[in-house]
Amino acid sequence: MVFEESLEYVKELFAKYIPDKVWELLPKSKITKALLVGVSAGFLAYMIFKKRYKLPPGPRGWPIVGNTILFSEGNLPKICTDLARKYGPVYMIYFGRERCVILNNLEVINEALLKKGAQTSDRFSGYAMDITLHNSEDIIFGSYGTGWKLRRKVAARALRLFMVRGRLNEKIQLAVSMTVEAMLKEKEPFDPKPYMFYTTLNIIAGFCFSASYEYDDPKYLEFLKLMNEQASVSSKGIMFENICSTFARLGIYKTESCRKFESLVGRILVLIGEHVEQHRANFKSGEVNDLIDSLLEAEREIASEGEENMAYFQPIHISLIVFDIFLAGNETSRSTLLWAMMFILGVPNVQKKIQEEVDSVSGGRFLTTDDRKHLAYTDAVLHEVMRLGPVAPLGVGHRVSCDVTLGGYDIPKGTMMLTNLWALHVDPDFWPDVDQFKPERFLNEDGKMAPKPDNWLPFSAGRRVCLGEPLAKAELHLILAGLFQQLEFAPAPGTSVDIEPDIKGVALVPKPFKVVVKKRY
Ligand code: HEM
Repeated sequence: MVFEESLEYVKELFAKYIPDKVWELLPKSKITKALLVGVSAGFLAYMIFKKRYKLPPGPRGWPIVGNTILFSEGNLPKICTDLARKYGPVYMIYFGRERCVILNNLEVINEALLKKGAQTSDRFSGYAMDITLHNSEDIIFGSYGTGWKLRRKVAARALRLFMVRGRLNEKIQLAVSMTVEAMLKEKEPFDPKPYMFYTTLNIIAGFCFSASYEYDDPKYLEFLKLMNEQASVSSKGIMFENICSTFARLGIYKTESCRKFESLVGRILVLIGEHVEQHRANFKSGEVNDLIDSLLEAEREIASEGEENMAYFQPIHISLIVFDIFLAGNETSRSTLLWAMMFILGVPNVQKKIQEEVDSVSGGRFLTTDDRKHLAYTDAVLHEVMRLGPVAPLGVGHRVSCDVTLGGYDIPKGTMMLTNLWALHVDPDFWPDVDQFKPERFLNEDGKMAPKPDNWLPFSAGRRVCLGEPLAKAELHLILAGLFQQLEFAPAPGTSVDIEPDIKGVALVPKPFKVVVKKRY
């Protein structure tokens, strides 16, 4: 009786959609009838009432792998930019089952990062980061929430202190002097790449844990090896486990890249953990010499405020924050310096102009960050290097935390979001002579730095903007000014430096080149 009444009710509800004749076809058995009606009604209700998304267009994907093959080799930012020509500035692709929206012009990147930052600032972390970084509870890969906010605030405070209390100048001067000394020992043409890392390592290790290394120090050599291997793993493209983690989580299969990544990150964390323990053993409140001291001080403050925030700031988080700053601070800066070296030696007169400017300001003394405003040409060179030499051309993957519209399309909750910053930097409608290296484009008529062009966004923007932007700009500027103040660089005799980048895996890198140096005075 109850079933008959229910059936009548369902018939009435769907009368608009299902003609009477269809109901006559139902089997006689009550159980089969009930099952059939239940399942069909459920399906129909789903189809009628389900949320309809107006998803962005995009290339057709393959079953299981989606569009991953499209991105497995070649110049990733260029592939993304080419796709934007076909599908428009907002399009959707699939890495396996992972849905990803790619944003390709200033309007929509600003809409996402600035106007709708509250909805778009979560992170895409992935299996490899989750497994190595304590469920991605660091800053870079951390979910957008209370823990991330607290850790970012504490690290930002330490960075500010490092910059304003003058230690930055001291560390950069020391690092540049050590690099100059080591380079001058080279008797043959040499690859400048390891020296770029040597310089940034001595600054970032100085900031993180007050360490500095000689050029033949086994610790420096170990960090160099780890960083090179890490860069090589990252350049291989999208890690399988980050788009399909089932096999890895079940312990059935892991790719070579994933295993290598885990062991590299594990080793760097062990080295950092040793520094944290040494600092903890000698820590005196009020005596803050570096990032670890600053984090230990913050740990005490947070504990003294009560239990509320302590879960977000455990001892492991100290190591993870130091890991982030150490990795992001070295990898990005050393790569930018190598691009800079390539452009400065590959484009006529750039080195000469830097040296003339530096000589006119310094009079032979050590430069400091206060000199930056008087070294506008050098600053413009750095800006042009960062325009063309992409360190994070697609930013770092975000994830939208709730349904949001971008560029007029619906982006469902959970979608990964990439910002094609490189597309802004090579937009021919914005930059005249877009492919040419022209630092002057950043200067005004008086030869001073002009306001930042809207389409120049190497550090991204909004709530997840690069935490190290102020440090990176000041540090890289002073390193370049300091190196070219003291040394004359030239390509190895009989060679020239090719400024056409190389494609290594999916990363864009300078082609290998060798240099010779001599002391200027
Ligand atoms: C040339 C130098 C650098 C470039 C081009 C660069 C670029 C970027 C970009 C594009 C992001 C992602 C922003 C987003 O998600 O929208 C980022 C994040 C980050 N960067 Fe940098 N970076 C540089 C140097 C540094 C340095 C020197 C440090 C540290 C001292 C640093 C620390 C970080 C951190 C901690 C994040 C994560 C921020 C968050 O998720 O809240 N970066 N960087």
